[in-house]
Amino acid sequence: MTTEEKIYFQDFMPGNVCFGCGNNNPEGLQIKSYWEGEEAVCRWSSEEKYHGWANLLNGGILATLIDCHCMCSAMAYAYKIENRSLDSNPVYRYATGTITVKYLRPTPNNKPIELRAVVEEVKGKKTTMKCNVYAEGEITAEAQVIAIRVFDSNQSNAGNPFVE
Ligand SMILES: CCCCCCCCCC(=O)SCCNC(=O)CCNC(=O)[C@H](O)C(C)(C)COP(=O)(O)OP(=O)(O)OC[C@H]1O[C@@H](n2cnc3c(N)ncnc32)[C@H](O)[C@@H]1OP(=O)(O)O
Repeated sequence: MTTEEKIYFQDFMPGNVCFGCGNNNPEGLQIKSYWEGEEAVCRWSSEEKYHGWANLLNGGILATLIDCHCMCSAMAYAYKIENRSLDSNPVYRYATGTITVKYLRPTPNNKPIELRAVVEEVKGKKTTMKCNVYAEGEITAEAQVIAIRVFDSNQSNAGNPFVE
C-alpha cells in the first residue's frame, strides 16, 4: 500500500489568524482540509471545552468547522480548476456569504468527526458548496455554503484580509 502525503489547504494561507482555520491562531480550532478525489475532507477531534450538552458538540462550533472548511476548500478549488498549485499566484481568499446548517442528529463531542465538502457551482466570484458532517460513518449535519472571493492578488485595489 502506498502512503500519499496530504496537502493541507491551510498550510498555504500564511498569516491566517482565523479562529477556525488559522495556522496562526494557537487558541483556534486549527482545522486541516485536503482533497480526496472531488471531495474536500476535514477530520477533526474536539475537546471537552467545545461541548454543548455533555459529550455533544456545540452547534456553533460545528458551524464554524463547516464554514472554515468550506472557505478553504473554495480557495483550493479555485486553484485546482486553474490547474495550479496552492503556493502559486494569484492569491485568492474567500469569506462566507451565506451558511445554512441542517442539524440532523446530535454530533458527538468525544469522537472524531469528518466533514466532506463538494463544490456545486462556481459563478464569477461566488462558489456554492455542500458539506456533510459524519460521526462514526453516520451523517449528523448537512450544510449549504456560499463562499465569495474577497481577495485576488491580481487586483491592485484589493487588501489581503489575512495579512496585517
Ligand atoms: C477584502 C475584505 C474582506 C472582508 C471579509 C472578511 C471576512 C473575514 C473572514 C470571515 O470571518 S468570513 C465569515 C463572516 N463573513 C463576513 O464577514 C462577510 C461579510 N460580507 C461581505 O464582506 C460581503 O457582503 C461579501 C464579500 C460576502 C459580498 O460582497 P460583494 O460586494 O463581494 O458581493 P457582490 O455584491 O459583488 O456580489 C457578488 C455575487 O455574490 C452574491 N452574494 C453577495 N453577497 C452574498 C451573500 N452574503 N450570500 C450569498 N451570495 C452573496 C451576489 O448575489 C452576487 O452573485 P451573482 O454574481 O450571482 O449576482
